[in-house]
Amino acid sequence: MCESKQRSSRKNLAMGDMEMENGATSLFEPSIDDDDNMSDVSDVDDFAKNVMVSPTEHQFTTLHNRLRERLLHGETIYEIGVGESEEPGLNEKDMEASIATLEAIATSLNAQCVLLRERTEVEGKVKEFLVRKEADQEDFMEVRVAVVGNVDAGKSTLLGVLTHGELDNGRGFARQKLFRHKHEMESGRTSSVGNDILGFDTIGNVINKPVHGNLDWTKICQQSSKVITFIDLAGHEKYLKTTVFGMTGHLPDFCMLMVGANAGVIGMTKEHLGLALALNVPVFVVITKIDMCPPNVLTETLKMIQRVLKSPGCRKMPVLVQNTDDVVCCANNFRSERMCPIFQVSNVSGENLNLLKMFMNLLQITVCPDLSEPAEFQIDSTFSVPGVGTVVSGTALKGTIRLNDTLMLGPDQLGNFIPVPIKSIHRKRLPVKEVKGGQTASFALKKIKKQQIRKGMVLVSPSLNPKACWEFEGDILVLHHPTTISPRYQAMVHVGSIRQTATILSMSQDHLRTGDKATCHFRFIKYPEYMKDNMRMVFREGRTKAVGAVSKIYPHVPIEQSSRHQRVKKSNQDNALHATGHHNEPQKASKRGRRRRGPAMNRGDLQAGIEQLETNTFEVVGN
Ligand SMILES: Nc1nc2c(ncn2[C@@H]2O[C@H](COP(=O)(O)OP(=O)(O)OP(=O)(O)O)[C@@H](O)[C@H]2O)c(=O)[nH]1
Repeated sequence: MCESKQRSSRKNLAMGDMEMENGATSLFEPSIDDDDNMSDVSDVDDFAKNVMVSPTEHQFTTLHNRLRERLLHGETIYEIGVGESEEPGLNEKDMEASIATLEAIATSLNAQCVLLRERTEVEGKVKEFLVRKEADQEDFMEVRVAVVGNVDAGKSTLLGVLTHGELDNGRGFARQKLFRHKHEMESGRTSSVGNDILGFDTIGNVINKPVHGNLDWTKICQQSSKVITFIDLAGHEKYLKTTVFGMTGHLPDFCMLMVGANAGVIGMTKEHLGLALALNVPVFVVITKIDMCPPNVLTETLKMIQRVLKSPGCRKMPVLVQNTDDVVCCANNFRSERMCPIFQVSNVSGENLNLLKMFMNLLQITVCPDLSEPAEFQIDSTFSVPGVGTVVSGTALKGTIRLNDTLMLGPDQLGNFIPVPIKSIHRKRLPVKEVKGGQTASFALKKIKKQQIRKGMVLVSPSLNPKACWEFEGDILVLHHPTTISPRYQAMVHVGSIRQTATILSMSQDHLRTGDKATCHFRFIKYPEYMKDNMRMVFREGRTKAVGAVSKIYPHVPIEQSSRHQRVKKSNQDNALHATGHHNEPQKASKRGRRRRGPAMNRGDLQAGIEQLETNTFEVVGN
């Protein structure tokens, strides 16, 4: 075969094989800059299965570059003993030499290799390794897993068992360590969004070691290369609002849907599954209580889960995880989002918990935010810490935020943003100097009162010149509504950590029923928010549910920023717009009161213009 042909066939093959049969990636996968590399390495067969047996200097460099690229996000899994257009498998000696090469490359990249599984093929062995970078004391990979499922499915218990390393007694022993409120202790029900962490070192050992029943988060983070954050959510319907907030505002990478073996798919199980699907969060299922469930009931539960997962609404591919081979295969293919691994565990006997832990260790985040973009951080909680001041926690969506950076905090009730310096940064209680996109963190803020901040506010780079919005358009699908939805309908909008009631001003159809799709024009009722196009949204009220994405933002221009002349002019323009239902200014009851009393109307100046504007807004919205 001529050289160029060989090159292109190799490339095509490699591209096609990217998702290999068992899902693992290998060093033979083409790197992003393969086009550039091709010319350098065309003289050597660096796609052969035995290239790592005794690589030339050139091949070693190529392999090194490829591995470095794959370790950009901290870890990778790939196979040794597989090449292009060759029977897989290496003899023992070649395998040993290849492993030595891999280890040498990994060491030079400050990473370690762990054998995950091996299989015997016609020509010998094929082995799969986890290669993970050593994290320094202040850094670790972070994966967020939302834990959902019906009441009593065993969510808090499983987290207690995983994070504290002690089995449950079947009567609520393990969950006691996780409850945050007295009423939760008493009722045994989770009511808030909880966070628990499970740390793994470079070779996949669990780091968590409770001292007198307590975990030292700082130590765990310092010693871990990878930290799983569990977002423990409430199973009871009355806390659904909080659970939806946990799923949208805490940006989970994965969703662990828990089902009690003896109870089956009941209560909120389908609701939570639907939420995860609507938000595009890959789901895996954990069936608990297999120790106390008769085999025929367990079989029924499994059948029911598989039926739900395969249904047209879900279109998932259920896979029962029964051994470590299944774990590696599922972890590799989980990024496809179609596969749904199912674990069957007991928190009391500990059965199969090792498989679940191994799966957690191998979970890899799929979307890695661009760190070179201007920083954006969404706030999901606020605290007042004695001696520190106001602390906000949330998730960095993009960019990198460093200590002493000044970010814009907002929007406030009027849609304004104010500059705020970052006094200190904590990641899982560990003081750090920076936080990157995709990571959660807490910031201590200077000269800001807790009352000035609410969930849904953001901290963003000044270069973004952030704008709030009162109004936006969303493309939605109504999952359930008992009758019909018409303009003026109000419900709670969840977008990221934003949670506020909004009114539908207009929509692309006259009425919406269950199953209908439409583009709706929304308006928040209390204050403007910071939003971006394409953010996933949930729109719900009682049993009414709609899901979709933000498709258009109407930026709000704070009145203080305009000149007097511009303000009067704008109010006139907007008044005209109001006649067509398009408007974008704040509504305030107090102003309406003044308008009703009348004197301002006679001023005929700026204030009157603004009040006129706001009154009209109010009338159009129909509140
Ligand atoms: N026998 C047995 N009991 C379990 C198992 N897992 C949990 N339990 C028990 O089931 C009960 C409910 O467990 P929880 O962890 O509180 O359930 P939950 O899903 O967190 O419930 P909410 O917080 O209300 O949503 C507790 O009494 C646990 O001890 C298990 O694997 N086997």
